[in-house]
Amino acid sequence: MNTLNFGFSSPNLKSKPLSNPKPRNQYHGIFCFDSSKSQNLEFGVGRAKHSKKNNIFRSKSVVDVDKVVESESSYTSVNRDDDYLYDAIVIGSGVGGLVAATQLAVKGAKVLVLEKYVIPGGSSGFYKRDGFTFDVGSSVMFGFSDKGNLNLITQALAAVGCRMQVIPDPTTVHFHLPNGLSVQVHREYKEFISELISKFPHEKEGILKFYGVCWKIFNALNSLELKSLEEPIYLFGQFFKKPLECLTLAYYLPQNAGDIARKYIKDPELLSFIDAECFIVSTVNAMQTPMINASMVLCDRHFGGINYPVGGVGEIAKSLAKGLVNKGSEILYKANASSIILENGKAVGVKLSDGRQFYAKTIISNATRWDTFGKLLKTEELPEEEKRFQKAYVKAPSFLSIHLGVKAEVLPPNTDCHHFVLEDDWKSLEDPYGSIFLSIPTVLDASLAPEGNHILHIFTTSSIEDWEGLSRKDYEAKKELVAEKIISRLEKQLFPGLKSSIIFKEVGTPKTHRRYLARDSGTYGPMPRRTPKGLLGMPFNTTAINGLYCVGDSCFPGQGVIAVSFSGVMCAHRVAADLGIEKKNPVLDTGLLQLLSWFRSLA
Ligand SMILES: NC(=O)c1ccc[n+]([C@@H]2O[C@H](COP(=O)([O-])OP(=O)(O)OC[C@H]3O[C@@H](n4cnc5c(N)ncnc54)[C@H](O)[C@@H]3O)[C@@H](O)[C@H]2O)c1
Ligand SMILES: CC(C)=CCC/C(C)=C/C=C/C(C)=C/C=C/C(C)=C/C=C/C=C(C)/C=C/C=C(C)/C=C/C=C(\C)CCC=C(C)C
Repeated sequence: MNTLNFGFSSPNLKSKPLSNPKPRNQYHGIFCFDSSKSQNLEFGVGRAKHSKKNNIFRSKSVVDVDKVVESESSYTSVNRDDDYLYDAIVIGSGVGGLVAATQLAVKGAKVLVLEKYVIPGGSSGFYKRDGFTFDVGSSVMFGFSDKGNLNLITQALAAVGCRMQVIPDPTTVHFHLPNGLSVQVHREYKEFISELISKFPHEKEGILKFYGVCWKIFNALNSLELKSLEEPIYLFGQFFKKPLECLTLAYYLPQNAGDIARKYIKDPELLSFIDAECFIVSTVNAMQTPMINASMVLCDRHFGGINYPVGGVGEIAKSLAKGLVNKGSEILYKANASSIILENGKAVGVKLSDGRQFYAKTIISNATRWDTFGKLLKTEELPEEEKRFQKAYVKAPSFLSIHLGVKAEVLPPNTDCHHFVLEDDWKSLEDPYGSIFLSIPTVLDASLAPEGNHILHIFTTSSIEDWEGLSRKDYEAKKELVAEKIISRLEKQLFPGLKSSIIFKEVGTPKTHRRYLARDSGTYGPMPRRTPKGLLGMPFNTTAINGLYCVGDSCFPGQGVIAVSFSGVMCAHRVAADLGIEKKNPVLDTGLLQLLSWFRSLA
C-alpha cells in the first residue's frame, strides 16, 4: 500500500491537527491539516471584506458527510451596494467544482459551494448500503500518484493540506474482446507493450510508433506547470520557458488518436483495439478522441499508475470538501440552484429552488453547459459561443449501472480490478448495452464490503429515451430484464455461478443519474457530433456572460476525474486573475480570449 506524503513549504502550514476531531467521523486513510488560521499569512490577498453590515448571507456549514447533515443558513440582509460576502459561488460539488473552489480558497478567496445533494462528489460520490460502500461513477483514478506535474488529484488534495492512502492497481484494465482477444494493460509499460506485440507481432513497429507519439505528448504535458490556457501571462510564460513542448502540444491540439494510429498501424483488429482503448475514456472511438486526451490516459496509467483511494473514490470529494472548509470557505448541501441572477448582463448571484439568494463577485457553474445555459440562465437567446458548442458536441448517452454485492468465492484467484467486455462483434462497441465496464474495487480495498464479499460495479451505455414514458411497474420490470441480460453475459464470459452468488443488487438507469447527479438526460459528458478537430473546439472556463464561468466535463479537456480536476485548476486561475488575486493584463486578456474564440470557430 502506498501513502502519498506531502511536504509543506511554509512553517505555518505544518502539522496542525484537525481541531476537535471526533473519532466517529475520522477520515479513513486521509489526513487533512487545518491551516485556516495561517492562510492569511500566506495567501492574504484579494479577500472580500466581511463586516456584519455587509453580510448578504450568513451560513454555518456542516461537513460531517458521514452523518449527512444539511447546512443551516439564516438570511440577514441584502445590501446590494456593499461589498460581496463571497468572491465566488460554485454551483455543484463534483470534483471539477470542488477543485475550482479549493484552489480559489487557498489563494485567499472566500468561496461558497452550493450542492443540490446531501454529500459532495457528484459522479465521484459514494453511497452505503448493507455494509457495502459503492462508488457512484468511475473507480479508475488517473492523476493520483506522487510524481510529475500531471498528478492533479494528488495536487488538489495537497493544496488543502490533505493526503490520502492509495492502493496501486497492478492492471489498469483487462480487455475481453471479440475473437477471444484478451489484453491486460499492466502497470509496467514494457509488460503491456510486450503483451500487445505478442498478440500482433506483425505490427510491432506500428505499435511502438503509435504509443511512442503518445509518450512524446505526455512528456510535453508533464513538463508544464498546468494553469489557465485562457490567461496570457501564464500561457506566454510557458511558451517562453518550454517552447518545444508548447509547440508539440499546439501541433497535436487539433488531432485525433484514430488518425495518428492509422499512420502507423494497418491491422483492422489492432485498430479496433485502439478504438476500445479510447472508448473506455471518451465513449467514442479513436477517430473522435482528441490525441492529447488519449496520450494523457494511455501514458499516465504507466507513469504514475492507477491508484485507488483507501475507503473508496468518495473519500476524494469528502477530503476536498473538508479542506475547503478548513481554508475558511463554505459548502451548503441540499442547496438546489434554480437560476443564476444577472444584473446588467453580469452574473452576480444564485437563487435556490427554496427561494434563498446568494450573491458573489463571480459565479462558477459545475453543472453541465446544457444545464447551465438551458436551465440555470433565464436569458432569451443562447450566446453564440454556446450555440457553437452545442453544434459541435452532443450529450453523450447516459449509462445503466448495476451495483452488486457478491460472495467472494465467485471470483477466481488473482481476478483483476477493472474489466472491459465486448464479446462478439467489434461493431457493437459504441451501441447501447454493446460493451460492459466492470470494476471490482474490493480486489484492492477489502474494507468496502463485509467480510467474505466483493463489490461488482457494472455499467454500460444507455440513453434516457429508452427509459421514458414507462409506468412505474414497467420501468421496474425493464430494469430487472436489462440487468439480468448484462449479468448473464458476465456470468458466461467471466464468472460462472455469478447469479447465484448475488447477495445485494441495485440498478440505476439514465433517469437515476439525471435525478441524483442533476445532469441533463443523465449524460456522461460531451461527445463530438462528428469527427472533431481534436480539442480545438472545446470551450474553456470563461463564458459569454460577464462574471459567469463553467467548470467540469463539458469544458476543456472533457470527461474524466483528472480532466475535470484540470478544468478546476484552470478555472480557479482565470477567476483569481479576474478577482485581482493573480496577475492579469486586460489588454492581453482581450486579445487572447478573442484569439481562442476564433480558434474554436475553426473546429
Ligand atoms: N460512471 C462514470 O464513471 C461516470 C459517469 C458520469 C460522469 N463521470 C465523470 O464524472 C466527472 C464529472 O465531474 P464534474 O465535476 O464535471 O461534475 P459532476 O456531475 O460529478 O458534479 C456536478 C455536481 O453538481 C451538482 N449540481 C448540478 N446542478 C446543480 C444545481 N442546479 N444546484 C446545485 N448543485 C447542482 C450535482 O449534484 C453534482 O454533485 C467526469 O470525470 C465524468 O467523466 C463518470
Ligand atoms: C492555447 C492554445 C491554442 C495552444 C497552446 C498550446 C498548449 C500550451 C496547449 C496545452 C495543452 C494542455 C496543457 C492540455 C492538457 C490536457 C489534459 C491535462 C488532458 C487530460 C485529459 C484527461 C482525460 C481525458 C481523462 C479521461 C479519463 C476518463 C474519462 C476515465 C474514465 C474511466 C472509466 C470510465 C473507467 C473505465 C472502467 C472500466 C474499464 C471498468
